[in-house]
Amino acid sequence: MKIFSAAQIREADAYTIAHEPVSSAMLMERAAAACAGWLRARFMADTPLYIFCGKGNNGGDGLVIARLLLLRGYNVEVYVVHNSDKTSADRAANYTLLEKEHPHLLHHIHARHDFPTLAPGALVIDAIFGTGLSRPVDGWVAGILHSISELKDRHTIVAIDMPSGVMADGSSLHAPCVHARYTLSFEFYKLAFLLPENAERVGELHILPIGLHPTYIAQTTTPYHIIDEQTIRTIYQPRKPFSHKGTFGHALLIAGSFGKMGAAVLAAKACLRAGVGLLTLHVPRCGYEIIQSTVPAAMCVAEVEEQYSIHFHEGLNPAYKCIGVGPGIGTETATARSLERLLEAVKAPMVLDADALNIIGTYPALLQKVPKNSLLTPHPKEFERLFGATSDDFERLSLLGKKAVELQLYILLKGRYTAIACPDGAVYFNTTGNPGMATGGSGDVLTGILTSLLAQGYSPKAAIVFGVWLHGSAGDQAAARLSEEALLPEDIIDSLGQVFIRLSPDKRI
Ligand SMILES: NC(=O)C1=CN([C@@H]2O[C@H](COP(=O)(O)OP(=O)(O)OC[C@H]3O[C@@H](n4cnc5c(N)ncnc54)[C@H](OP(=O)(O)O)[C@@H]3O)[C@@H](O)[C@H]2O)[C@@H](O)CC1
Ligand SMILES: Nc1ncnc2c1ncn2[C@@H]1O[C@H](COP(=O)(O)OP(=O)(O)O)[C@@H](O)[C@H]1O
Ligand SMILES: [K+]
Repeated sequence: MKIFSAAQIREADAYTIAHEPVSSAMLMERAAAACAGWLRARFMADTPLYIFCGKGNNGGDGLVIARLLLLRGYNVEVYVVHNSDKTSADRAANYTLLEKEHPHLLHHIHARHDFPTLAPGALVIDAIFGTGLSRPVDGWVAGILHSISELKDRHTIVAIDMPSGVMADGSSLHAPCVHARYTLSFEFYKLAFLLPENAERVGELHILPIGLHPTYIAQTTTPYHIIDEQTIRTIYQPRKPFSHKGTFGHALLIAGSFGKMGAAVLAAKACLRAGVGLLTLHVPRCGYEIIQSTVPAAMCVAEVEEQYSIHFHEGLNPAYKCIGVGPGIGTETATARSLERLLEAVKAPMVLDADALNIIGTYPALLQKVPKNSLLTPHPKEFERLFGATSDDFERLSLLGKKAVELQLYILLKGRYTAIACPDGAVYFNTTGNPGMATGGSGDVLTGILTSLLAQGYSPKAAIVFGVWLHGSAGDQAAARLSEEALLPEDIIDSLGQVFIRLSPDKRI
């Protein structure tokens, strides 16, 4: 699914009007009808409803929502926020319509002191600004956005298309914005919704289809995409009946150290459950019995060194199709030296995570030695150690994309919506996963999955897109069974099977 900029959304709008028997007024009616339907399904008609409308088309949506809900007997008051002397034609037409039928329900805000006192338990609709916001809001209008946000603990705030004040394609980190409980957005995710800095403003996001033209959507390019299950179904390769363990590759995982062998166990189990043919683990001496007894399907190479692995660059088996390195290996100088030798020796794409990334953060020259098309999986702190601090999430996203292209690596940035930047400039956002996965060890599971998929012959792009989606989907399956609170990384691994079964319905028993 593509993520479009505000300018592209305007084009999609215009294209739909030009190529379908639909006027801009009808499109506004459709958008508002989708919102009114959503609201009617959740809120009773006697809920006191306050709709705040701006002077552009977002305000027009608000006016149409008011008209549609009044028809259904809702208890509506409309407040027009006079942010501008200008107005859009469709908004003006809908204002006239409402004024004719319900003049007593229309109120006007020209200054902050015009803000009303709300009835208890009210529902507040924010239709002041949408994708047309061109600059941060200031003056008394900023005060109105602030007054709405102040209501959020006592009232339900629903934003139409965007929480007012949030810009679709740029940072509004320090700008006044509405903090909504729900955002009902039309047709597309906006980039701003996917970045942590807007989490508290967007609240629970619902994307409502309004039938924008499929040809425009298909023809228009954008670097930003949402990973959807339809795409995953085109990537997933079911096993063929005559396949054998050699078909699914031999992976090497370099993981664990004294006190952190759990990271190696989690990565290894995930690698096996994601379908690898053969797995070898390279661990320090202290990990030998642990691996042999907890992951019997894996082979184990143990070092003479008791606590840390420092010789993993030596005697590499040419049969390894993919090497994953990092979970729990520590950042000892000798480990860092071995990592450098490993990066010099390996030519195929690898998976680098956790301490492997922290070592590279300390010795940045190592970045140039990482084999092209490798997968790097930092969380935000590791990302900062690798590439430096940024002042907002848009700047960090742009740095992520720039580094992926410059270094010809796949780099992801973990989070609620993990972003995957590719060497060709594309960026994919994953929407699966849940806060139950915010437990140490979930990242080790991801490393195991990615190493497994690369070893099985998935291309680096397919492996990282599929792997991140799979990891989050397994987390969602596990949370449905166990709750988010009780979810452990092991449960993500145990749920991988259910996700594979979902992808191959013919294999259901
Ligand atoms: N295809 C779709 O998805 C469909 C989209 N639709 C809807 O259209 C919306 C986009 O409408 P839009 O383009 O009229 O812009 P909108 O968000 O109302 O803002 C414009 C207003 O904001 C003002 N303004 C701007 N910056 C400001 C500031 N910093 N501080 C103060 N004022 C500022 C600007 O004033 P001006 O700059 O002109 O003085 C003007 O008054 C979209 O979000 C969706 O809700 C549906 O109706 C149909 C299908
Ligand atoms: N709130 C959340 N929503 C979705 N996914 C999450 C959430 N919190 C964590 N995750 C996922 O869990 C994983 C945590 O990885 P990481 O921080 O590296 O953990 P660790 O290094 O402790 O194993 C990431 O893949 C991340 O995307
Ligand atoms: K809005």
